[in-house]
Amino acid sequence: MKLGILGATGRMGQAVIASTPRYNVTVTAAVVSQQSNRYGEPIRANTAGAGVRFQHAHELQPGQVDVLIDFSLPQALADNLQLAQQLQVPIVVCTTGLSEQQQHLLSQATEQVPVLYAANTSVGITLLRQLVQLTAAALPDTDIEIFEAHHSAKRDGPSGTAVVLGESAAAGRGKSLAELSAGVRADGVREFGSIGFSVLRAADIIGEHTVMFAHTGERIELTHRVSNRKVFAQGAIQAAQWLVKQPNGLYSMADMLQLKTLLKQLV
Ligand SMILES: NC(=O)C1=CN([C@@H]2O[C@H](COP(=O)(O)OP(=O)(O)OC[C@H]3O[C@@H](n4cnc5c(N)ncnc54)[C@H](OP(=O)(O)O)[C@@H]3O)[C@@H](O)[C@H]2O)C=CC1
Ligand SMILES: O=C(O)C1=N[C@H](C(=O)O)C[C@H](O)C1
Repeated sequence: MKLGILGATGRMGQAVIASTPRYNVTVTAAVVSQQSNRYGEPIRANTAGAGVRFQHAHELQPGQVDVLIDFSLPQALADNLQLAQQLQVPIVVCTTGLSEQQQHLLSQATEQVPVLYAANTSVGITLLRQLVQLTAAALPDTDIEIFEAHHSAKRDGPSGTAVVLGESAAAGRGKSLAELSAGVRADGVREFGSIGFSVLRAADIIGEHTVMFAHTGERIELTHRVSNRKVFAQGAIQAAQWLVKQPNGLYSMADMLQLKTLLKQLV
């Protein structure tokens, strides 16, 4: 499979390039922004695709890639979706902090190409979302609080993962997150039934999320911690391998892992 990476010089772009030898995947395009100072440099850690250099999106040729993975930034989303449509290839979008307008662009693009959107490409978070929904439904009187911690260079908050965990918790209560979210409480006051968020940024923390369900006298905490970015990179590559076989439409990691089918068999 010929893979194109958008945001190729970034923390995640580099992790994806480093992870490809484990799969039957060759990086044939490594895209950088117009402002990038890495343009024209050879990419490293891609044995099969030796000779590939960082290039600009408009230089990509038809047939150069079978699929794109986007680990750039939300401000590049419109251009990246346009590129996928122009090349007629599927795209796995992994950026977080998307505006409503950007989410609308994602839906529009699914009419032309297959799109998989994942705020978190780890298998663990995909499973955790199901557990959170189940726990929120099973314990309707508990207070729900979501905590996340990331590295100091992260630009958005609460993280995309914290937001989707909040959506799963709200779904368990039969509501939308917009109805239940208290956001990051500035006044510290809790309203019964609301879902609050706490954000920590420090040093090189890769990604930690805890959803707390609290009753007076007891609490459950569901936690996921990532200590290596290859967890996200491998999930994104597996998603790309799956997406190239799908028709146009909007997909999630849960679709890729067939998690709902699996859970129905278990519960
Ligand atoms: N879904 C998931 O599992 C995960 C998602 N993420 C998300 O992925 C995104 C990237 O994270 P991370 O790798 O840490 O971030 P980085 O800042 O390390 O990398 C982003 C890269 O995007 C490139 N870029 C910046 N502006 C543009 C632009 N306008 N057009 C194209 N490229 C641009 C930059 O490189 P250059 O200018 O050289 O091109 C930069 O290196 C974030 O939104 C993050 O939240 C992160 C981890 C896991
Ligand atoms: O920016 C990051 O680093 C991460 N971003 C994603 C998010 O916002 O949820 C996923 C992961 O936690 C790392």
